[in-house]
Amino acid sequence: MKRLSSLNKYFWRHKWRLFSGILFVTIANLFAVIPPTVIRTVIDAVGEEIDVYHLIGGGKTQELFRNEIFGQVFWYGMLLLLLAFLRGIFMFLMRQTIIVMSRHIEYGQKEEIYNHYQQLDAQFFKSHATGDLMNRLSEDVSRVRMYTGPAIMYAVNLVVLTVMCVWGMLRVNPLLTLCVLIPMPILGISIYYVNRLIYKKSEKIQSQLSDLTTTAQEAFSGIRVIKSFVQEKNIMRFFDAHSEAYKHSTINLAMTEAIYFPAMNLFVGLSMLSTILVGGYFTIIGKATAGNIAEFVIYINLMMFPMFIIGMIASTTQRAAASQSRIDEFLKTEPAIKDPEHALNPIVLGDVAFDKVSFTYQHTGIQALREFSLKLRAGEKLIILGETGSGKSTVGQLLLRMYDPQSGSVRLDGVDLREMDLNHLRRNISYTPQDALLFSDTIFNNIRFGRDDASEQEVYEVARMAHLENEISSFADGYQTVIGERGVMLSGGQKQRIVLARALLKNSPVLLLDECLSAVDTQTEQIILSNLKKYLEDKTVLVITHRIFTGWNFDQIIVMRDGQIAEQGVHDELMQLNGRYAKLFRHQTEATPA
Ligand SMILES: Nc1ncnc2c1ncn2[C@@H]1O[C@H](COP(=O)(O)OP(=O)(O)OP(=O)(O)O)[C@@H](O)[C@H]1O
Repeated sequence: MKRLSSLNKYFWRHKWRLFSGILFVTIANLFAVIPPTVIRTVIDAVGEEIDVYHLIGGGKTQELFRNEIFGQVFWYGMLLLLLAFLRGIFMFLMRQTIIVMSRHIEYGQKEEIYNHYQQLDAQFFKSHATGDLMNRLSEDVSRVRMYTGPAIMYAVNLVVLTVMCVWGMLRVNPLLTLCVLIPMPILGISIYYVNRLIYKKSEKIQSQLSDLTTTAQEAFSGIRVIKSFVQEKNIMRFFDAHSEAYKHSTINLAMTEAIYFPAMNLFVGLSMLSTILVGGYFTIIGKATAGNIAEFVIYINLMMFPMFIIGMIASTTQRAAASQSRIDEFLKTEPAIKDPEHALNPIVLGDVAFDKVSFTYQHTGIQALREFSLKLRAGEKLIILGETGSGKSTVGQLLLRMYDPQSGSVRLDGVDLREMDLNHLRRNISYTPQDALLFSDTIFNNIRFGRDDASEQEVYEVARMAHLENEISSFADGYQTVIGERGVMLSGGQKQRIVLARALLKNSPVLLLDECLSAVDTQTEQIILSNLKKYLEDKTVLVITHRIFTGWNFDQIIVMRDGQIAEQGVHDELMQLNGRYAKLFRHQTEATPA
């Protein structure tokens, strides 16, 4: 199938596993089709010898003959046991090669997808839902694995076993073979369609179950909102509706299966019956033996299992093809932000310049910056103020090259960011994002995320600067306290300070602080700002905030409005201008004297 052709590179990579898997399937099946001939031989031989046994009519000779028959049956039995044992060994090897291959492919695919995720730009993540991205990595890859593993294994098994059984039967009696095989295609086709129906119903159930889980999950995480708005009954009704639909579908599926499995058994029984009837007739007219009937019954039995899974193979392949197309489509997405061909890696001192930068978020069409210009020399401190949505954070996003401007340029030490190595650029900027994101890990590791080769002492030092020491030591496990779902829940201000400590640890020449202390009380803020003064002396600092940091002298102050600079200067100039900054400053200092 063309849609699955992109898996060829993986099959090629694991070709030895695949080829040996096919070989093991063939050998395992060989040991499955030999027993019917052994059984035929033993039945026919014993049948003949029993006739002779009765003719002998008693005495020592008859006893010896009886022992010989028992001996024969015993050794044939041993042979059957040996064949079953050998078949088991090769079935084990077949699984160990093909299923293991599918696990390796699954791992390779996950790695490829995850790697690609990491290359993609912020725009991509904004325009795709997280659930959708997770599905590619988990559900789609699992569906493809069901094809590369079980579906391929059973398909090879089906072909090899059918060919061997039919060949085995034809060798014995072509006419009898034809008679017993006539119902097989009808059986195969009906199994295929019923299985497809079952799969469709199962798919529907799966999606209903996922709806049900999402509803429950949202209700649990939003339980405080639900309770405070007294919406329990409404949410219950909503949950009930999903639950009812799910129940209805599962009952419906149970009904289909309840009819399907007995019907299949009946069909198998009828096939056996027809084999015995037709075989019996052939035996009576001397064209077959009793052993042949037993042999054919076993062949038919052997062919039933692969027949039963024709539908499963078909639907697994179809689902895998759909999933693989989704994966391919995603892997073809080129990152909008990538390294230039000859990327520069200059030593960064910290001169930042925005030159007539205009920027519009493509997927919403919102213009966030209009001809925005700024010049900041290494070591200077800048504060960007402005009403919400005025474009402050966008300035930071462009400096980190999360997006490229549509016009104008952003430069670091005179080098256009588009010419710079992306990792090098980001390594030289310490950033605290507005939404303080922490990982479900210890406080220590969350801070050390900023620089993984930092020593313990360095971690403690940045925690001290972020005024975290006391709180951390009040936790029973101190720095080893686990944050997250099952760990300690932190306050907004504590989270922000851990994120700040992480950025300080990175120790880059440029520091970009986006609302890094908005959830911290003014007294703690003052302590942190005074702790940082020395540390930040030679660093370029851009502070994006709604609240003026009154303890610091900024080299430049910018007030933004509608993507443009509304006011710009130093404190005294802006106080004289008596505009928005002056108003904000007065309002803040009157409320909280500095
Ligand atoms: N990822 C995004 N995708 C689309 N539009 C965005 C995105 N981020 C911001 N915007 C829009 O761009 C404009 C500027 O947003 P920005 O976040 O830069 O403002 P801000 O001044 O930092 O606001 P706040 O003080 O609330 O953080 C806003 O109108 C916002 O809706």
